[in-house]
Amino acid sequence: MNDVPSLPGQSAPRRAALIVAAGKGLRAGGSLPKQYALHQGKPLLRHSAEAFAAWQRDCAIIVVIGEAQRTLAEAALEGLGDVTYVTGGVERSDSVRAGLMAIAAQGGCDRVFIHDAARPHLSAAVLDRLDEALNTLAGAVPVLPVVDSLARGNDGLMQEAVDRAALWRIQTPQAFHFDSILAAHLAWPVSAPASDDSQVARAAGLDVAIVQGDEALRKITFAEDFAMPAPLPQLMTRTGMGYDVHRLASGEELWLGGIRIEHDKGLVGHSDADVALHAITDALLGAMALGDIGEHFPPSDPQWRGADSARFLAHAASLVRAKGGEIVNIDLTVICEAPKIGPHKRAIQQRIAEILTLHPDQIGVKATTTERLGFTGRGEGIAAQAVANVIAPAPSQPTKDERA
Ligand SMILES: Nc1ccn([C@@H]2O[C@H](COP(=O)(O)OP(=O)(O)OP(=O)(O)O)[C@@H](O)[C@H]2O)c(=O)n1
Ligand SMILES: C[C@](O)(CO)[C@H](O)COP(=O)(O)O
Repeated sequence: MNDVPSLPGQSAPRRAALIVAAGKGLRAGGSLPKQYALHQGKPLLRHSAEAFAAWQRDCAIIVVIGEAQRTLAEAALEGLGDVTYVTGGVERSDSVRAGLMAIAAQGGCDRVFIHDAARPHLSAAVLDRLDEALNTLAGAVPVLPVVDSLARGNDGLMQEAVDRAALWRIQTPQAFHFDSILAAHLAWPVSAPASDDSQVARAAGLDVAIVQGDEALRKITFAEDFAMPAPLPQLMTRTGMGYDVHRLASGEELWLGGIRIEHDKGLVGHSDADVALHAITDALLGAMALGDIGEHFPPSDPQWRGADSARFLAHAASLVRAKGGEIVNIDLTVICEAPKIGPHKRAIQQRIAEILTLHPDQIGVKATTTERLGFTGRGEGIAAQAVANVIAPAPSQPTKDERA
């Protein structure tokens, strides 16, 4: 994001998230006010608080709650660090004003992001756009275009059409220079509830930028809105490569690709020295930037002496899957003069598929010699190389602190 660079000696703006969660949720119904009801496994309120905390580690979080809801709110946000709770009012604008005054009482801040707890899917991209707009204007709101025709209606009859070209659907968070929006809210007549804060800001003469909103940021208003699907994660294809070599020696068993092969020599290593499985393990770890096999299973650790390398490979696959990754395919090449790999290819393919719980068609097994050249050509060792392709969620955006 194109933040205005801080001048020497000038610190970054102090930001606060003001999440309003003091509504009754009457339209949604249910036994609890909707902000405490579970949505996709966690209380609705928690989604937004986590989004702010992930966006900016030092963003203060102020949550406006209803009377006697402190226990519910603390349970919903358990473990999220410092949260200031403030009691709200009858109308949303009363709750916002209470929150702003609490922030002022704590010494104020530079920028405040006023957000409905009822809008769970808040992305860093929307927050970045709002924050950037505040470099030039006192306020900014996320908006979406109107995509349907619009018309007035009366007594069950359609009246004149309304031009939608200049109309926008307004979402939250709504971002403001703190002092300006505090003054605007204090000047707004308490008896006239405002439907949102941009309205209050404009009444005070502030210019409010419109920035691109997000369909996923829809407000949960009715019970059926809880069924809104989670935004699909952004996926990326990731490729990893692995390479390994072990020495051949007499009197050792030969394990290759997870199967035991009859041969006059075997591979020497701390574990069962299965170069093929080691190369695939490294390819999977590499695809997810998870280091290499030696970091996960140090040769210095006696527990891996003679270990079945299938354990290493299964562990790497479980790490990939724990990060939401799906293994697409593996391509393995074994490089040796002897034994001949051809007769064992099918068994190796089946065994690797079994370890990775994949279909054998997802495992390519190839072999080559090096035309009697080099250490493999002289039969001193066996090498293996592997490529793994994984589809995984794109890493979350770095926080602003991390980018600075
Ligand atoms: N007095 C109020 C009213 C609303 N809100 C908050 O403002 C947001 C948007 O309001 P809305 O969706 O209308 O929520 P409710 O007022 O709870 O819903 P309803 O009108 O159905 O009762 C919600 O996060 C709600 O908790 C608030 O903090 N204080
Ligand atoms: C603040 C708001 O979410 C912006 O779209 C909206 O105005 C809230 O309206 P509600 O009537 O309180 O649901």
